[in-house]
Amino acid sequence: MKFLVIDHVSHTYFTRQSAVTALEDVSLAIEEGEFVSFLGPSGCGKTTLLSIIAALIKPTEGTILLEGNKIDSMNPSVGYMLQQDYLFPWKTIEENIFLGLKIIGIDTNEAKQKALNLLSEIGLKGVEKHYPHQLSGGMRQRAALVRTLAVNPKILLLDEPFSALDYQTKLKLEELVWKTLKDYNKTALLVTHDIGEAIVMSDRIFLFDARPGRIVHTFIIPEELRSLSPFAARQHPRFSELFQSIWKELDQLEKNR
Ligand SMILES: Nc1ncnc2c1ncn2[C@@H]1O[C@H](COP(=O)(O)OP(=O)(O)OP(=O)(O)O)[C@@H](O)[C@H]1O
Repeated sequence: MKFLVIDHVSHTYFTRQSAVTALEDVSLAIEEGEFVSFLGPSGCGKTTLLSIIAALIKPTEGTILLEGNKIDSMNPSVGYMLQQDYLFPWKTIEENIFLGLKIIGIDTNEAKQKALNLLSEIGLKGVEKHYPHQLSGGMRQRAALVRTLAVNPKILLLDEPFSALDYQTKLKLEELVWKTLKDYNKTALLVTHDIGEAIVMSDRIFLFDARPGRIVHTFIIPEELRSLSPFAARQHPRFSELFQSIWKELDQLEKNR
């Protein structure tokens, strides 16, 4: 059985004036532990698809199955991490993280200790009692990652989580997130505009076209890149080959609009 199945999903937004088909007949299946990315021109429905998987919106057509069960309401099995960290500014880092545990009713001492251990593993030991404004953007995103992972989701949805960071912090965080998700064998879906990031983080990349949003190509990342950490993968000759072919296809999609 496939871990996550997106089965003939279409979505149309109806407004007073118009109807916008954001997604048309999108189907794909993801294995447990796989890391996939969604790339495509602006408006191709990437965020809409993540919102459907998170059950924030209901698709006009189609279904999402996680381990064979239909996802149709918000569910702690699905963790969501966004461009902004959405930490509560009036709560400390550990209070923010524990709140997530409390909401789903698993704020046991054991779960709290695990979360604190994870915070320390990703280099945030000592900031437990700090408030978000006392941390850098990269540190806040790391805290947001811990909050997302603390509830032990089966799948993580990452919607441009590094795009608001400076380049160096972004590269470091890619490395850290990649390693943490591998260590915890988490399944992840990443939405990004960054071709390089998609190549070095993923096992597969789904390229979308817009109006309506649909998958036009699936790139399977070669094993020699997948076995390397993101930073090392960027130095590999296959990286630039793949970058160029994806770049050309994306450029063509933009020109055809
Ligand atoms: N709430 C909404 N009401 C009406 N139309 C919407 C709504 N949300 C998104 N859309 C439209 O649906 C289409 C897909 O939007 P979506 O945000 O999913 O694309 P995206 O690929 O994530 O875009 P970007 O890369 O710019 O973030 C766009 O044409 C957008 O204008």
